[in-house]
Amino acid sequence: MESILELSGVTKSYGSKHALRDVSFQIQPGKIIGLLGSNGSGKSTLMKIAAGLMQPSSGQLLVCGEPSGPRTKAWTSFMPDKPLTESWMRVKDAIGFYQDFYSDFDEAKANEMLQFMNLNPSDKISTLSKGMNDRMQLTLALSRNAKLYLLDEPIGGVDPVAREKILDAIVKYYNEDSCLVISTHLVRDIERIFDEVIFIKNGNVVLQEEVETIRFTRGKSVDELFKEVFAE
Ligand SMILES: Nc1ncnc2c1ncn2[C@@H]1O[C@H](COP(=O)(O)OP(=O)(O)OP(=O)(O)O)[C@@H](O)[C@H]1O
Repeated sequence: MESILELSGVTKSYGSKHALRDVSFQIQPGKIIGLLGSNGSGKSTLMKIAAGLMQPSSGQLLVCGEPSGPRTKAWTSFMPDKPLTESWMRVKDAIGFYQDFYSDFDEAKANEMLQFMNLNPSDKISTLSKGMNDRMQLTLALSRNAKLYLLDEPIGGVDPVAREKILDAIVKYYNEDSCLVISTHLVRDIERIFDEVIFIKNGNVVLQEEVETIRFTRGKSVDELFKEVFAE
């Protein structure tokens, strides 16, 4: 089966600072992947490179077998850790903006998600709380029929009760032929939806494993393993 995302020897430096070191992995369709690491481990850098928004210093990136470029960007739906929408917009303007911009945008799915997320189309984005803004950005990202979804810290601002609802939305609305990568350090709250996890530490991938293997072979939760690997 062709990988949805393949990185080979990807390195990224900011001046003398190495944010990613020789990162290689492949991910297959139909999976929800947790990209897990502590603060400053390189998650956002990796997500931006996978989204085609930043060039690696060296190494190669393939999306559905093709090198990063306009076609692979069109297949990729990215939710960055900072909103892409403009503050003057209302929720409905943001939906219209995405609809104009992305040919794979599914308006019916967006309207269903807005209701599920309790978002009002006439609300101004600048008046939304951090958690409601996260719901808005997630609605925009998941309403595209993409091959690769990249969600950078999608529930950082969402309160613990609403988190469950958002996780249900992610599982319900993502397209199962695609692959979804979620970067986070909120491991315990999200691990139930992961099929596989990648641990990134100081810019190095230190583990890629099926969650079932972690639970049944190692006899641990992902959170327990994460705490062991990332103990300071
Ligand atoms: N524009 C930049 N210039 C210089 N250094 C940077 C820049 N962006 C990130 N870094 C450094 O690269 C490393 C990786 O940062 P990155 O933001 O990718 O980590 P992260 O895992 O997403 O962190 P967090 O969980 O805190 O958001 C960090 O040491 C960070 O300080």
